[in-house]
Amino acid sequence: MQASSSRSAHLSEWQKHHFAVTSGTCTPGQKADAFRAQVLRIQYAWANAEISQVCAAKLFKKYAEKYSAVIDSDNVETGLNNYAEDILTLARSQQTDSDQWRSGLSINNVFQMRSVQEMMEAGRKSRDSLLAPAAASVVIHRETVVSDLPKCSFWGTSEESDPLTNSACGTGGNQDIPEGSPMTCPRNAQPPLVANPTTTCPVLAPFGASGTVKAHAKPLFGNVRKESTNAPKANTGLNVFSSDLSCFPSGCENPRERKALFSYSTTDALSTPVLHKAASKTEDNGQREEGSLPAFRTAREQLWVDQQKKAQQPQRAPGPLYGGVKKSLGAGRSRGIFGKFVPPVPKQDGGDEGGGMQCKTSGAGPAEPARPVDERLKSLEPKMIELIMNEIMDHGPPVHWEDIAGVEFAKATIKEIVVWPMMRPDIFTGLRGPPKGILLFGPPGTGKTLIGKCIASQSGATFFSISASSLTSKWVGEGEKMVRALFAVARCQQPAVIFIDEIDSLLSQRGDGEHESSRRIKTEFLVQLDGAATSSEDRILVVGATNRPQEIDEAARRRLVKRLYIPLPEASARKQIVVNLMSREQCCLSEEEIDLVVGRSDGFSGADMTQLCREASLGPIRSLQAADIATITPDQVRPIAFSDFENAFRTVRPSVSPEDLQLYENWNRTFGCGK
Ligand SMILES: Nc1ncnc2c1ncn2[C@@H]1O[C@H](COP(=O)(O)OP(=O)(O)OP(=O)(O)O)[C@@H](O)[C@H]1O
Ligand SMILES: [Mg+2]
Repeated sequence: MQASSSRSAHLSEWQKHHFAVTSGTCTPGQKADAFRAQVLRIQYAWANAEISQVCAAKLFKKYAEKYSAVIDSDNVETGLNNYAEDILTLARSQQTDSDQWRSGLSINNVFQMRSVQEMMEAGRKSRDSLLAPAAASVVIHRETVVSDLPKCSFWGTSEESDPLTNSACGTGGNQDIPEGSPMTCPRNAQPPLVANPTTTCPVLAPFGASGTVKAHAKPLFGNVRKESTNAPKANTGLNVFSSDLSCFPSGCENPRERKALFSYSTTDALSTPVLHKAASKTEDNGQREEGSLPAFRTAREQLWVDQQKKAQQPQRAPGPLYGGVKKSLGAGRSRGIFGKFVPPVPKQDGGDEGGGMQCKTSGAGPAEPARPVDERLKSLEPKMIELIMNEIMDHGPPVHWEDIAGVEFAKATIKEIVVWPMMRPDIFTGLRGPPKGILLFGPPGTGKTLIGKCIASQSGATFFSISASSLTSKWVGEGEKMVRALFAVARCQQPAVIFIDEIDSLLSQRGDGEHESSRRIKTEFLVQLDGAATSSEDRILVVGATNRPQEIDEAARRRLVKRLYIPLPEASARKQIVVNLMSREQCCLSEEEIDLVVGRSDGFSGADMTQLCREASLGPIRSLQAADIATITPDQVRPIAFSDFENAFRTVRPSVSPEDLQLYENWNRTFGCGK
């Protein structure tokens, strides 16, 4: 009986309003108010489990559209010409274009309306009668099926458990909303003030949620705020009414947009499973988790949210970290100045003592979080550090000592200076401490850079390879800072080897014509080299390579204490190069023929020998008919013969002149450290 009295209160209220609106006697303002009131009632009814979600969605859509049509229409007879710009305008119930019209409806006065009071009273009675005495907390049954239109399920249960479904909505449970009928399935009202957010009570699980929840209701549409913030709890008691704007998605700037939004938010949003979660996901203190809210967002809002999320995401993973350990600036293959960022801090969990790393492996996973920047690097520009860390020397096959033909003395010395001290720093102390600077000098193409690569592969130290010319030309005006940054990063990555190819262009003699910036770079370099040399803890080795040693400034020369001559390869070295290279090809050279080749190549550099072998290897191809090249298989190409070398000698000549050679010999005698 009480349920039916509640229903009748609803029905009479809805019908009265429907009549008032459709009677034609209402002003546009009254109509807008009436529709607005309907929207609020729908929310109220849904939130109190009086109507099913589908029913609520349908009704909400209908009345929201009607409301929009009235306030947006520019027909003075029927509309208010009130194109609301955004949700705030609606919330304030103000016109955008004109301040003439202001809705008299607010949450407060809706509840103060006598008819609403009656409904609430009826609902309270009905509710009291339906609640079992012990039902302070009940498990809500899962709604079986959310069927199409308006299924008037009550308490969110299946129809069998719905005490009113059959009587109110017909036995079928599904019933179309007749056009013009304001509310098909009114349910007994629940007074909003009864709700106590902290009291668990049986609630509607309109989306099929199962469980005990403490929040009575949630906004049907639109944004949801945390209850604790600005929600006028005292007025309403239900967060569904915490804001009278919650029923309207924001950002609707014209009726068409509104319609689209409403149609989305009512049909799709209501049926989305996300809402199911959100309906039951309420924190113990009655506040909703923001992340669980199914709030509607405009595209602009969504974009903003996405951007915020992106900004919070951890930065993209650095590339190989502390691994590979070969880093070059300019000398190696460039990977672009803004390539992978590798934080310049030593690995904390491995490696050796003192922050250095004896053998650094590519240990960092792609999702490794940013590491704290070393104190010593804080004064440096991050861009510079990034550059230094990212320009990694080529990942080509490692170079072994055996790959370098000849230069036995230089190799032995380098092993002594670089490799062993790295292996046994405890033995190489005091006077035995390794020098901090080495200069490899000699004619072009004799393997100086090759030795640098070999040090990189074999020493196990962090290897920075920088072309001096890139310091002076590539980073104009920045070279000085770059030198400072390079040494700072190397200090953080000890033991480290800084290989500076073409060091003459960095440390050339100071002269009148010298550019100011190169002078500053050189000065900075010398300062850094001094620092590395004087600090006994620093395990930084600078290896310079040049084919113009005579141009090196005397101050720099002094600091590069070990000056090793890399001469033209001797006969045995030349033979080794030929044998090495020919062993990878099909070749039919006899021992004698190889010796003949070696004999005839006196004065050739290692690079010249390589070029000679390349030329000779093309001999068998050149002997083919042009037509055969398209069809011949690799096995059918004849082996490289002595005649091919003879032909190659006609085009490949030594690149180093005897006069130049004499200069190197002289310089070596004067400044070199060889025997
Ligand atoms: N001692 C050597 N053993 C084997 N190959 C060598 C040797 N010297 C030079 N080469 C060959 O010559 C090529 C060029 O050598 P590299 O670049 O090391 O010369 P460089 O001394 O650095 O010359 P530059 O002074 O012009 O820079 C190497 O890639 C290698 O193929
Ligand atoms: Mg070189």
